[in-house]
Parts: sequence; structure tokens; C-alpha cells
Amino acid sequence: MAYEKELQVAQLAVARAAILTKAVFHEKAKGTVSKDDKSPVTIGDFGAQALIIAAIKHNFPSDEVVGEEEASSLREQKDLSSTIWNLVKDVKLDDPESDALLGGPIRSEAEMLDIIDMGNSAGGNKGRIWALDPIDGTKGFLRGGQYAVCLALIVDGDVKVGVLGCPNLPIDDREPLTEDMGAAASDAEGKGVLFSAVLGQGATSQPLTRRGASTDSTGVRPIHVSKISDVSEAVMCESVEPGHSSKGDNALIAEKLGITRKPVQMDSQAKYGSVARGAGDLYLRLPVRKDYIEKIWDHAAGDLIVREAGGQVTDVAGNRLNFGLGRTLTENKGVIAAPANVHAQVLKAVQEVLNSK
Ligand SMILES: Nc1ncnc2c1ncn2[C@@H]1O[C@H](COP(=O)(O)OS(=O)(=O)O)[C@@H](OP(=O)(O)O)[C@H]1O
Ligand SMILES: [Mg+2]
Repeated sequence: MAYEKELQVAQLAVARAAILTKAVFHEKAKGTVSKDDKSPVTIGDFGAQALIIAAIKHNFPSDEVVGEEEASSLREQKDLSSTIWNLVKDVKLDDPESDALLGGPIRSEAEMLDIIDMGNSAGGNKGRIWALDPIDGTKGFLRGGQYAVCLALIVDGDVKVGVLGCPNLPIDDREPLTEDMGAAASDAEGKGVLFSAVLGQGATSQPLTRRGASTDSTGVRPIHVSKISDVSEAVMCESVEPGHSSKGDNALIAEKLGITRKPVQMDSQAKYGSVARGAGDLYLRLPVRKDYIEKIWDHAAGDLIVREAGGQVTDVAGNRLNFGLGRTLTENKGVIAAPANVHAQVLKAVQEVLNSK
């Protein structure tokens, strides 16, 4: 099957990076990482980016990476850099065979910094380019709520493989979303899901942990968007941060569509995963600031996973997201993800609300 190895590498790399992010969160909880509230994000972001790029470059040396982070600031903060290195050097998957597939450990702190800087591709519509968000939903991560480790392979401008590791979402696809989904999630059993898709091959979910190249594939389930026919019954997912997506517009659109349920707020591409598995029905992200341009790493994996699960993803003009224009989605404003059968109806309501402003 096409992109089999890419999918396997992406899944294992995301799973390994998610282990690091969880370790950082637990260190933070113990107070050993830093008293500075922001540093757990920095540590997790840089560490996860290093681990994932190392795995990509080991398996596909000539591929490029568009990564959210670059290491120049880190090179000047020796203490932070060595804290990250101390975590990164010890992170392993349960299964040695899978670790070996990812290329074994990074050899030194200096090499780690160089690897982080390999995420500097300009993007574009030629060749093989991975889009990486090591910790998407940084605010959710800090809170112990929803965040995602996101990786997608874009070939000649088209997303071919997408993987989302969501450590704080329930494993069970049928578990309904709750209003406090975005608040601190317990780290209890039953949490941590990996969403994956390959273009033309459908979308799946599986537990994020206890998996490896040598284990069988039990736990891998095909996922589908909800079978909603009456859009007034929809559960809408939206950002937590009011600055990232317009809550006021969402409320007006919901009213127009007759939706009475309160929206579920959660950070990160966990929203795309939730729509893809039918736990939520719609994801609306309407621009707050006209000048904000969305980043490809915030959408590439989620876009493919929702589409392969039977959904449609467009901007507010009804156009597909264009991942072939560089590091940002320069031609798109806003995002509407919905089951294919109701997408046009939702888009119409979105446009009516935006045009009436
Ligand atoms: N002004 C504005 N408008 C839209 N989007 C923005 C804006 N500013 C930032 N970002 C990006 O939003 C990413 C997080 O989006 P979420 O939907 O997860 O956010 S949240 O629930 O609103 O926090 C977030 O990703 P992370 O930085 O990885 O968390 C940013 O890339
Ligand atoms: Mg992000």
C-alpha cells in the first residue's frame, strides 16, 4: 500500500514524542521543570520537534520539514537546552524494534539543536515536505487539557499522510464530548488516542500507547464522521481561546442552524480528531483578526483525517485548504469541518453571518 512506511514512521514518531510531552507535564506537576509557567511548553515543543525530525531524517533523508520551532533562542539558553537534552536522550518507545526503526537515540545536545533547525523548510508545492506541530494547543497542554502532537506529509502540495497524537482525549471513539473537555483532563487510564489517515485509504484511531512495530494491529479502528442528518442536533467544537476563533460568530451560526447544544471548547487539532470519529459534529474556526494567517502545521493532519473519515473541510469561502503555498495558508480564511452531507448547509449559514457584519 502507498505510504505504508511513511505512516508507520509518523505514528511511531508521534507516539514517542507524546511520551516526552507527558514526561514534561509530570515534571511540571512535581515542580522540577521550572517555576516559570511557560517553560514546560518550550521544553516539550523543542524536545518533541527534535525527536520527530530525527525519525523523519533517519528514514527519509532528503525530505524537508516545516516545523513550528527553530533553535536559535535555545542556543543562547544553555540551562534550558540541557534540560531538554536530558529528557530527549532517554525517551524510548516500549518496544526496542520500533525505536530502532526511528533511528535510535540522538547522539549529543549539539546534534539535537541542529536537528531542531532542520524544521526550517519554506514549504511549497514541490517535493516531499512534512508539516510538524510538536505541541499544538500549548495552552491546553499547560492546563492538563487537550493538546496534540501533529505530523503530516505533503507531497507536491497535497496532504498524503496525517497523524495526530492526542494524549488527553478518550481512547473510546464513542465516548461523548463533555463541556469541560478542554479543562484539565485526568491522566487516568483510558486516555490517549492516535488518529491517522492516508489519502484514499480512510482514517483510523488506536490507543496512543502500548503499540509498536512488532505488536499486532489490534486496537486499530476505522473512524467515520457522525451520521447526522438534522444539523440542529449538531455538537459544535470550537477553540478555547477567544482570540483564535470568533465565539460570537459561532453563536450566531449555531442560532441560524437551530443548534441549541452548547459548543464544546477544546484546544488543538483534537477538534479535528473529535469530528473525524463522530464524537463532535462540526468544527468552526472563524477569523477574529483579519490579518492572522493560519499555519500549515495547525491544520494539515486534521484536514486529511476529517476528509478521509467522510467529512469536508473548507475555508469560509468554501475552498479547500491549500497546503502548497509555503508555511502558511495564505489563500484561506477560517475553517469549517463537517460531515459531507451537511457541509454545504453549514457553509451557507457561515457566509450569511459573515456577510451580514
Ligand atoms: N490570532 C490567532 N487566530 C487563529 N489562530 C491563532 C492565532 N494566534 C495563534 N493561533 C494558532 O492557534 C493554535 C491553537 O489553536 P487552537 O484552536 O488549539 O487554540 S485554542 O483553543 O484557541 O487555544 C496555535 O497553535 P499552538 O501555538 O501550537 O498552540 C496557534 O498557531
Ligand atoms: Mg499549533
